[in-house]
Amino acid sequence: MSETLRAAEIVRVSLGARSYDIVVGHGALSMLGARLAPMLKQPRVFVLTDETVSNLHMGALEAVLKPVGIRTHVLSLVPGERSKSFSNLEHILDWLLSTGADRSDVLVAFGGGVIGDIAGLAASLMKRGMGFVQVPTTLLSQVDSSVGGKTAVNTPRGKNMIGVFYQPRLVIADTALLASLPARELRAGYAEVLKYGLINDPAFFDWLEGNGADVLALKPDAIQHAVATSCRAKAAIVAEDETEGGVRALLNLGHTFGHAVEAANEYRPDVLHGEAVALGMVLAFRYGAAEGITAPDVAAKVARVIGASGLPVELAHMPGGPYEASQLADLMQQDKKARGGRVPLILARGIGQSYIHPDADLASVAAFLAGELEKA
Ligand SMILES: NC(=O)c1ccc[n+]([C@@H]2O[C@H](COP(=O)([O-])OP(=O)(O)OC[C@H]3O[C@@H](n4cnc5c(N)ncnc54)[C@H](O)[C@@H]3O)[C@@H](O)[C@H]2O)c1
Ligand SMILES: O=C(O)C(=O)C[C@@H](O)[C@H](O)[C@H](O)COP(=O)(O)O
Ligand SMILES: [Zn+2]
Repeated sequence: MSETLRAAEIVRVSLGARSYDIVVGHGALSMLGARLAPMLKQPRVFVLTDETVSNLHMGALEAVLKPVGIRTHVLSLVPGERSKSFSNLEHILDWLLSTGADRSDVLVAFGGGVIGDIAGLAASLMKRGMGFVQVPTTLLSQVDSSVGGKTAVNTPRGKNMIGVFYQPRLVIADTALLASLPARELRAGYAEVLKYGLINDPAFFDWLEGNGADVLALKPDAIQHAVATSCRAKAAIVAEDETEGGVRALLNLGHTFGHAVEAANEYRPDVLHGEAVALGMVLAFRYGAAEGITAPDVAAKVARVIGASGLPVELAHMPGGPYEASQLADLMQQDKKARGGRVPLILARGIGQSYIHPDADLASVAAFLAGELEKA
């Protein structure tokens, strides 16, 4: 990894007293020590990571903290979605208590979205709130999960069902860390990048259609543009609606379908979150077409572009299947956006024209899913 910082971009998340910076750049990790030091009362941080990230990158993290005299206490979890559990939450809190962390300490999430989501929840609960900093190491976590303060653990009854909004004080997104990420994980993160184009930025979607291969090849200019543009898009929505009373629900495009698949598959690693979201976005556009909301050729184009990057676009071929339409529809009803038994779905009138459809008819969704499952 290059030690030099290459044209870092700072994206501000404007939330009044809880505002913070996202530092995006190749080598941005080198800025962590200087940014952390003023936050600390004692020269130490607590680091939650997973075993893979620890083996690959803990040396680099410690190397940037040592020169400014910051010591680390490290806890590594088993990698993967199943670690985002109640039992691990208890384990993390017990570790923080047993190592004497107090409210003035900072918990650094060093890993992907699994680590970031559970670390944020632990930080919010620890003595009713300790400091929290995100150092995301996957594409998905750099463009999405490290920003905006959604924290959670999963339960068998649904994805991210237990959590709070708790903002980090800083996000350092070092794109150099992505060099060690497996191609499948890069693609999964790329699904959430495509999401921003589909929500409200058709020019970005067009750019991704032409430059997606360069993003996935981690060409420096392309990856930086993709990460920074995604962070700016998310920061703007979060600043407008921190706790998902309205417009933030757009960030859930593809997720009501996708989360149902993840839960039905019991969070097994053969379906990654980004893969479920990729499929979910295609299903949202196709369902829109079935309901006369989305032009069929637009839905077909979305499936073609998503599929061209190697992401799944067919429920019938999804690992972990065969899925049942009624089970998926039941899981969709558990969605956190549901109010009084009504489930909003994020649908789209076109590329970059997503909107909150307030009251989806789950019987018609189940019939639509049954049709998707019958495809050869
Ligand atoms: N809070 C939010 O707003 C938000 C947004 C999107 C997704 N999420 C959540 O994020 C999670 C998915 O995040 P993810 O895709 O980052 O998964 P992840 O955290 O499981 O990481 C994916 C895999 O990549 C490995 N890895 C991480 N960094 C690496 C690196 N630099 N080099 C090599 N391997 C590396 C990990 O060990 C893991 O095996 C899901 O739980 C999802 O619900 C949350
Ligand atoms: O930040 C948000 O808001 C999002 O919806 C981002 C999603 O990509 C992310 O997967 C989020 O965790 C889903 O939220 P949930 O509330 O449906 O669990
Ligand atoms: Zn997501």
